[in-house]
Amino acid sequence: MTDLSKAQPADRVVPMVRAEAVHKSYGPLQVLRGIDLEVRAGQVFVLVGPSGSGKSTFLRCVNHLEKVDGGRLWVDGELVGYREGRGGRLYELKDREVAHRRRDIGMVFQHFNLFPHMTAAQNVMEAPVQVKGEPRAAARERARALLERVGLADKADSYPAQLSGGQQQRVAIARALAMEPKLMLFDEPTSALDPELVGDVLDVMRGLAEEGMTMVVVTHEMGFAREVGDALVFMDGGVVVESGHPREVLTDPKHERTRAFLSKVL
Ligand SMILES: Nc1ncnc2c1ncn2[C@@H]1O[C@H](COP(=O)(O)OP(=O)(O)OP(=O)(O)O)[C@@H](O)[C@H]1O
Repeated sequence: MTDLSKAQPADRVVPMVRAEAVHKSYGPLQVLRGIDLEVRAGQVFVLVGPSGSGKSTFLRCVNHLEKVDGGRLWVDGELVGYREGRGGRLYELKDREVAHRRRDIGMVFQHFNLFPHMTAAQNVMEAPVQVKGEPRAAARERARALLERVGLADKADSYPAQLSGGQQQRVAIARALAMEPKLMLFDEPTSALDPELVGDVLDVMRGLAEEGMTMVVVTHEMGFAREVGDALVFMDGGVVVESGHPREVLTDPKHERTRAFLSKVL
């Protein structure tokens, strides 16, 4: 029998991410307290908010690094977590399904997380070889093409320690792209970079957006949000306070909390 509680509304295109009243706690700390949002395919979806508002936690739930403990979360049309009513049974994907579904999601972290003992090309080809079983020669060729795409054709044989932060972050983006993801998640990808290195990383992200990649981006780069974003959500205290087109929210915020936050970052 069909379990209607798991069904998404059938009357429109399935969104890439759909959250309905998503909750997540770490012990007594309630971090997500009812997140509702929808990311459509091809959108650049920007998440902003003060430190501790739950932005990273939400990304980690979408990427199956954390499990939601209330509400319902769908990723690419699949229900990945929900609880049946208050205090009810928790539904979650099995570990094997999680591993499979994580292949379709690329994640770029603030601190790059490259393997230090591998060259740029080896970092990029690692997952296709190890996870997908791609032949090494083909993976190496693709890694070089991806490094060229992020402007690092001449750095394929360099180790992370020989690269600037901005270059390392572009390797990290190439590495995520190597798995041919349907969705890319960026968690403050430029926050750890010297200001003069931020532009190159944002240019790569802008290129991906132009190619139609679906992206959820946690960032404090409001210029990028305004110029490239299709939708923006302001989160505070584990809830969505305000959402809309970036130009609207950034120019004419409706809520006092949004105004207070933007006055600090704009
Ligand atoms: N694994 C964890 N265990 C316990 N508490 C956690 C864990 N991860 C995050 N937290 C806490 O959850 C809250 C929200 O963290 P989160 O990283 O999601 O916020 P954020 O909005 O991304 O903040 P920032 O901009 O500083 O990264 C914080 O109070 C944080 O200390």
